[in-house]
Amino acid sequence: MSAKPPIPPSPTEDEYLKAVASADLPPLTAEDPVGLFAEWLAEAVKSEVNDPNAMALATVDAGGLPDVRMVLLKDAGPDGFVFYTNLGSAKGQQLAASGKAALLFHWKSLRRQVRVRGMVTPVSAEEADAYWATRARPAQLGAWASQQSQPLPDRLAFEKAIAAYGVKFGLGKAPRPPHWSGFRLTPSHIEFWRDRPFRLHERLVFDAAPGGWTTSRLYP
Ligand SMILES: Cc1cc2nc3c(=O)[nH]c(=O)nc-3n(C[C@H](O)[C@H](O)[C@H](O)COP(=O)(O)O)c2cc1C
Ligand SMILES: Cc1ncc(COP(=O)(O)O)c(C=O)c1O
Repeated sequence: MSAKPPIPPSPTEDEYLKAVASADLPPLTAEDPVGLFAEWLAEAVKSEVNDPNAMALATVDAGGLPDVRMVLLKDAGPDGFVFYTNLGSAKGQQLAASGKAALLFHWKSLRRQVRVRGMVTPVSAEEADAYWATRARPAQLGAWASQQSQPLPDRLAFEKAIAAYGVKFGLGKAPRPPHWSGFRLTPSHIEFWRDRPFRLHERLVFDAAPGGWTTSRLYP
């Protein structure tokens, strides 16, 4: 029999009461979700142990079954949230087919989450080239050799393929592979969530409206 996984219990009332003292914050308010996201990410950059720009990317497959995995946010602004991947991967195919996705940032050190939903479009070749050029050469060669999400018969075959691309491109720059680029999720809905004691959390929602955003609050 395998051991039971060590699931932590719900906090006790005493544990919550200790948190109440440090939870005396002004209510969460903002006019502009893009600015608030930038503020929260800046705080996460300081407090997270690694990858503060990591986010779960949710998609649906052809049968409507949800799928989810982590990716790194590489640009964010009024136009949306950008990430890069292999276009032939499971996520690449799902994004191309549905044009829809959701993102989730969870910053454990801050006890905050941000949820984003919207339509997804490919970034331009110029934008992808500019980001590609910032990646380390071994990571570039790996992207050439990786048939992401396809079965890998053996690790050695992958390493040989990476070495072969290294020889192919010599000392020059490795160009961006045709199967590697980025997507931009244009948000129609963004929710900021902040932890409060006893699970009485704050939720601030922004919905895209002509010329701006409408805001609302949700029960926790
Ligand atoms: C923190 C973290 C960041 C990641 N960032 C990316 C990324 O930016 N792009 C990417 O293609 N895969 C990234 N991955 C790997 C993906 O989670 C996933 O394993 C891979 O893209 C294949 O997903 P798919 O089969 O659903 O397409 C990351 C994984 C982790 C844990
Ligand atoms: C397979 C893969 N592609 C792309 C990325 C994006 O990050 P970077 O462009 O910094 O390598 C990651 C990050 O973990 C990754 O695992």
